[in-house]
Amino acid sequence: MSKVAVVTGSAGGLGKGIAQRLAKDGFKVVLHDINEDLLQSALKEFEADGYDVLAVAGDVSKREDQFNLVAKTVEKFGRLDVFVNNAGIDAVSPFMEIDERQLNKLFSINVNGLVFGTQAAAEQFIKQGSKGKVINACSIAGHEAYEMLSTYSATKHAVKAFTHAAAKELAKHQITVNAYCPGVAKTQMWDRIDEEMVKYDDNLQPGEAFEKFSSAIALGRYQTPEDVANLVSFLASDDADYITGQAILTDGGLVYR
Ligand SMILES: NC(=O)c1ccc[n+]([C@@H]2O[C@H](COP(=O)([O-])OP(=O)(O)OC[C@H]3O[C@@H](n4cnc5c(N)ncnc54)[C@H](O)[C@@H]3O)[C@@H](O)[C@H]2O)c1
Ligand SMILES: CC(=O)[C@H](C)O
Repeated sequence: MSKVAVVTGSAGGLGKGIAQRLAKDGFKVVLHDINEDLLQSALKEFEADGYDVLAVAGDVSKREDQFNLVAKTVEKFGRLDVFVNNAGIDAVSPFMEIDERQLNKLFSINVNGLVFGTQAAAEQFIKQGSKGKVINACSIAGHEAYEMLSTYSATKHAVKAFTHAAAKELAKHQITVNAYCPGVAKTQMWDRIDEEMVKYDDNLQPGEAFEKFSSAIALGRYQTPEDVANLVSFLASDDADYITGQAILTDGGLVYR
């Protein structure tokens, strides 16, 4: 029997790389994104590669969308085994310019979305009476806090806290909750961060904020979606059954904990 994995925010970036790897690992995969056009092209790609896949559009910050995502998954594939809370957004601004809108938007997607996704997945795991795995997108910014990325860093610290607390509460159901903490990957998220950081610093040319962050990586190169997917693949596997409540760094040597 094939296992079933949901990856939120998987029409592009790290989420797509994770979904591709889980499909290669033999999971039936549910793609999910708020961007419907991108989601449809990702779906076509996965189908062309011969994978058994479903696409569900939705907004992680809406609780009902997250429960609908799990319901659609079970309707199509009959079960759920792994839920990857990957979707997340960034914001760049000096601390003194953080406003209500930025705080509400980032927390509603990066934190509320992850809580609702975990609840929807856990409800299904308990109904099935099976073990289950929740895997959350944290970041180096969940271990450190970065200038110009205050709100983003705060949301990722909250991700780490919810990973710890949910792991403790859900362990009695054989549900594990862990997080992957990437470093610096060249996705659209970093394209946006670079563009914004450059606007705030006259000494930076386009691309230089990204270069500055990646130049500190001990292994000497920025991260690929495959690097991140390697860790998520392990966390989704039976080999990780005895690991829970961990926020594991995969950053090429940038933050040491
Ligand atoms: N790129 C990095 O260097 C990096 C580093 C550490 C952690 N992360 C984390 O990894 C995750 C993925 O990052 P990425 O770089 O691939 O980002 P990305 O912006 O490239 O892709 C994110 C995807 O999520 C989707 N999305 C955004 N809001 C959504 C919502 N409300 N509901 C559903 N889908 C939504 C987007 O449409 C997009 O397809 C994020 O949680 C991010 O914080 C990224
Ligand atoms: C985007 C991200 O989480 C780090 C700061 O690269």
